[in-house]
Amino acid sequence: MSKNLSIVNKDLKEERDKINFNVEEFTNWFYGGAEKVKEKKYIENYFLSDKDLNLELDTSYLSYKDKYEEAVRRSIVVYKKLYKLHNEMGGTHEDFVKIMENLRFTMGAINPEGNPFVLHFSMFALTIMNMTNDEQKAEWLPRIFNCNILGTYAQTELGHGTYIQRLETTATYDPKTKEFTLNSPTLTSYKWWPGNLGHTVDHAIVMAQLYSQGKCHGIQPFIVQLRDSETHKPLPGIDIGDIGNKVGFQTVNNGFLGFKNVKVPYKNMLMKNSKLLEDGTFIKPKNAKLNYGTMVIIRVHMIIDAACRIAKATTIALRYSLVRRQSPINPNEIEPKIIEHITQQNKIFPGIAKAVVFKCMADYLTKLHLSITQEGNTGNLARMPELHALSCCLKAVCTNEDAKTVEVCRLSCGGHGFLRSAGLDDVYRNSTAAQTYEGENTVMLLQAARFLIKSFNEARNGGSLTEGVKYLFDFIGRNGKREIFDNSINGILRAIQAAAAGRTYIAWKHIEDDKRHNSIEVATNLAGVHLTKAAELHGYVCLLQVGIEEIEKIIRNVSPALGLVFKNILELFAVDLILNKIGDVIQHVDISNEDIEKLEKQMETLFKFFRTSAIGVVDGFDFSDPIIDSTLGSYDGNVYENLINAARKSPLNQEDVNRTFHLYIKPFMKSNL
Ligand SMILES: CCCCC/C=C\C/C=C\C/C=C\C/C=C\C/C=C\CCCCC(=O)SCCNC(=O)CCNC(=O)[C@H](O)C(C)(C)COP(=O)(O)OP(=O)(O)OC[C@H]1O[C@@H](n2cnc3c(N)ncnc32)[C@H](O)[C@@H]1OP(=O)(O)O
Ligand SMILES: Cc1cc2nc3c(=O)[nH]c(=O)nc-3n(C[C@H](O)[C@H](O)[C@H](O)COP(=O)(O)OP(=O)(O)OC[C@H]3O[C@@H](n4cnc5c(N)ncnc54)[C@H](O)[C@@H]3O)c2cc1C
Repeated sequence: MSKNLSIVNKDLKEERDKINFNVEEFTNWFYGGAEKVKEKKYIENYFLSDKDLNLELDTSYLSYKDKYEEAVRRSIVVYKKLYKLHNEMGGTHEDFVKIMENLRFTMGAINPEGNPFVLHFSMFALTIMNMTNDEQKAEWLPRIFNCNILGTYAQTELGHGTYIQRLETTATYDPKTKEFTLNSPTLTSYKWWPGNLGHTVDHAIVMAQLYSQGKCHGIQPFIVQLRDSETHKPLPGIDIGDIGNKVGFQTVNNGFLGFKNVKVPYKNMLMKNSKLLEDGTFIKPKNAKLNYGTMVIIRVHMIIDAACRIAKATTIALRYSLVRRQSPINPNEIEPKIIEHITQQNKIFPGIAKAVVFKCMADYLTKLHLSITQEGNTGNLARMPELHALSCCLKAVCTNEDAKTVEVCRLSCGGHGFLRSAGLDDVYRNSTAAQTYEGENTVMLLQAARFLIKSFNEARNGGSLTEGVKYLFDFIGRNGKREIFDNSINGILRAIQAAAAGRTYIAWKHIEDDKRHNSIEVATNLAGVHLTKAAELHGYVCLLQVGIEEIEKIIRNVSPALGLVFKNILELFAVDLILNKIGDVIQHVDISNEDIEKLEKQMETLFKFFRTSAIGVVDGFDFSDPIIDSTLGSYDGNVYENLINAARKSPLNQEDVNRTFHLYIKPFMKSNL
């Protein structure tokens, strides 16, 4: 299924013949074992081979409305099959999650501009699973799993997305009728952005300010029916629609929503955390931020999404660079594969390393999330702020890197990279959307910086620190002296840690100085640029630290040949990182010009080694052709045939003379102006 049967381009074949490790072994690592790879291939094939999907149709040429309708049609084909497969597999919740996880990229191939049901199967279901009491679970979960109701997560408003404490939608409780009345008191209180809201779903989790006994108790989640179950008409008092064309996500059906005196029964406030007694007495949760839980889960999931988008983009860029020839390096020689230009290697190889390290981080963070959630279920919420800070930080750093890397991959494909058929535009649009949704990245970095500054104060006062920020002790212990650089992988980690701690110190000092004339909040705002830089560097520390730990474990468990590839990848990631952050490093580390030159040389040596492994690694990401969906990145490397075939499918090429010639062009040409 994953390889097509056409003859492979000879340059690409020659590259594959030189691979000196077992590609399948790498694939097994990337997907968590041979059994999981088998499952992934089975699920992919199960869905993509369905003729009813009509994947031959290139939806990019359709109108906005037709795109949406086709996306709904295809999704229903998929979800019907999903339930059939789920029953065949045994019907457990784990089976369901397994299919959903494998469907993630398959769904991208089926609906390249987004899935009009994604919020139902993610934020809506997860919120009901995690924020309800037992009675509510019993009432809603079966209807959600059976898709008898379809829902979304409606939090953001026209006026507020980041500062959710100031959302304006109100839910006012009346103990006499045991109902809430939902209202949108201003234009800016209209819900705006929720995915699938416009015309797809009939229910939503609505985040609204709870008013009871004359007091506001902050934002709380409510499950609200929006449309009639039979006619799908908006219910009385509901003003709802699609927000219109966007940079991407065209078929996600993001919507707007206003309420005018909409009645919601008492039992529809989600009551796992905060509680409202029937008489209207409000009972605070153990931690008010528990209501932000769904966002934390999705931020954790977004790291693997970033890794996979980078993996996909680098697969396209590398395969293309191994068949495209241009510009002789020695004037009298034949034109080389463009990958021979070292600048091309510099564009693509570090990206491949990032995909691998981000995957290590995603695995680490998923385990951490599970363990902190289990602690939370026993009432121990102590590590929630740590998880919040880490997920914010890595969501921001990984999606920023993702968008940058995907764009570099596009540029590395020259003019052809700008074609939609190259397959990089949807990846880029999804990457850049991820920089904004689930918390705008600057804001996410500032949340992480808050944790860093707290930890820095803790360290200065001799308190205890969580594992991931213990490097702040080293900085304080050096008492103003610089870290001495040594050119080993751990030396690079210490240098980045010193840069992160140093920048945290600068931000901290900035705040302390400004506090003398300003409030702490104003002082913190003035230090904002330093704070975001500190958080970003901290994100890189986490990535490198986890990368080192995980890759050392991997090396112990794989064949020596693959172990060498992993070692090479880790070093590539580390050296690329320190060279990119050299300005920050110089400020806090005793590093000489010779050290920097050595690092630059080391990068060239690493490229040389990686030159033969790179194709094996991207093949090992194991994106099948329908999922890659790229004229430049298909397994066979027949890029020129693919390009001309794709161009011939342009709607304009279905007739040799377009009617505009007779209507406008010819009269214009004959008019003599
Ligand atoms: C049918 C069956 C299905 C089964 C499903 C099974 C499987 C599916 C699984 C997974 C699906 C996976 C993937 C799906 C992928 C993608 C989904 C596709 C599209 C997604 C669409 C995107 C949706 C959205 O965008 S939703 C809207 C998101 N909005 C935001 O992110 C808003 C950002 N703002 C905030 O988060 C907050 O405002 C804030 C910035 C955190 C600030 O909050 P505030 O209350 O103002 O706090 P304040 O600044 O006063 O104080 C900070 C203080 O609070 C602590 N804090 C904050 N948050 C938390 C937290 N979450 N936990 C713990 N502590 C928290 C913080 O530490 C500070 O503490 P301190 O004061 O410094 O001590
Ligand atoms: C594709 C997409 C899908 C989405 N899906 C959903 C969904 O399903 N459900 C939902 O509820 N929402 C959804 N959203 C909304 C999304 O979560 C918000 O847009 C996001 O949280 C940013 O909020 P905002 O739009 O209010 O930006 P703003 O906060 O207005 O940001 C504007 C600028 O101000 C800066 N800024 C704001 N506050 C601060 C601060 N405290 N410090 C420093 N700078 C600051 C930001 O950095 C940014 O540069 C989606 C958005 C997109 C783009």
